[in-house]
Amino acid sequence: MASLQVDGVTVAFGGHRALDAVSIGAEPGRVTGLIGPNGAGKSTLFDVISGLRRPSAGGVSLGGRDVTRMPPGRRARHGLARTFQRLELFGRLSVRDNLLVAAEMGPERRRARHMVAEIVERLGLAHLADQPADALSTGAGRLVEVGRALAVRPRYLLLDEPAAGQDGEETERFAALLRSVAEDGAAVVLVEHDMGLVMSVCDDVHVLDLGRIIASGPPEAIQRDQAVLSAYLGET
Ligand SMILES: Nc1ncnc2c1ncn2[C@@H]1O[C@H](COP(=O)(O)OP(=O)(O)OP(=O)(O)O)[C@@H](O)[C@H]1O
Repeated sequence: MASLQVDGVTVAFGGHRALDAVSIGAEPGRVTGLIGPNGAGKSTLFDVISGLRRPSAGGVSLGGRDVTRMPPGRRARHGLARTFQRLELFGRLSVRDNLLVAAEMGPERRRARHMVAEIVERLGLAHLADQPADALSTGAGRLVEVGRALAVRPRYLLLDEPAAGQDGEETERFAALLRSVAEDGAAVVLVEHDMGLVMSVCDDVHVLDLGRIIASGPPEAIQRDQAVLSAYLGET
């Protein structure tokens, strides 16, 4: 099966293990949540999956192919796309042109304009399409980031806190969008602090705490898991 697999990944910053023998999987057609308190290691794990950071042990494979030593650009050509916690948009370009730049780097560059029109519609961004990215609210900016990731037709989609800054209505629309991206066949991995969104949209959830996976399973089981509740108690 064309899944994303992380096996025994360890990353240390000096003497501090940000990730300690972490293993998780994400399957096509499913939304997989990756949650954990602040500093648990979620973004570091995304950096390892996307090739921005080399683990000191363990590996990553995409569709059965070991990509641990592959640079980020080549992973992208294997169908991996990612959004970042901070916005990475071209501020002076319009929403449409931000999407176009991404679409023209993807596998369907000849259909780029058509695809951008589809994404604008799908994300409910038609009324903002000609606005410069600088003028957007944080929530709308994050939606455009997701749109840019979708423009390369990803098989594996990593989303780092995509719903931060969205209002209730935007988050609801976003949940439906995530489901539809998974239904189109992508393996979606979602890092998110909005537990309502995580629990309603994810098929599977992995919980990181202090660099270790402390629980994996369906949302209903995760919400009742004692180790998970204890990890979050310190935070809230
Ligand atoms: N470049 C770095 N140098 C040193 N320590 C780092 C570096 N990046 C992350 N860390 C540390 O690694 C640990 C994991 O950080 P990471 O950002 O992956 O957590 P996170 O779960 O994404 O947190 P948050 O939810 O706050 O974004 C933290 O203790 C952090 O301070």
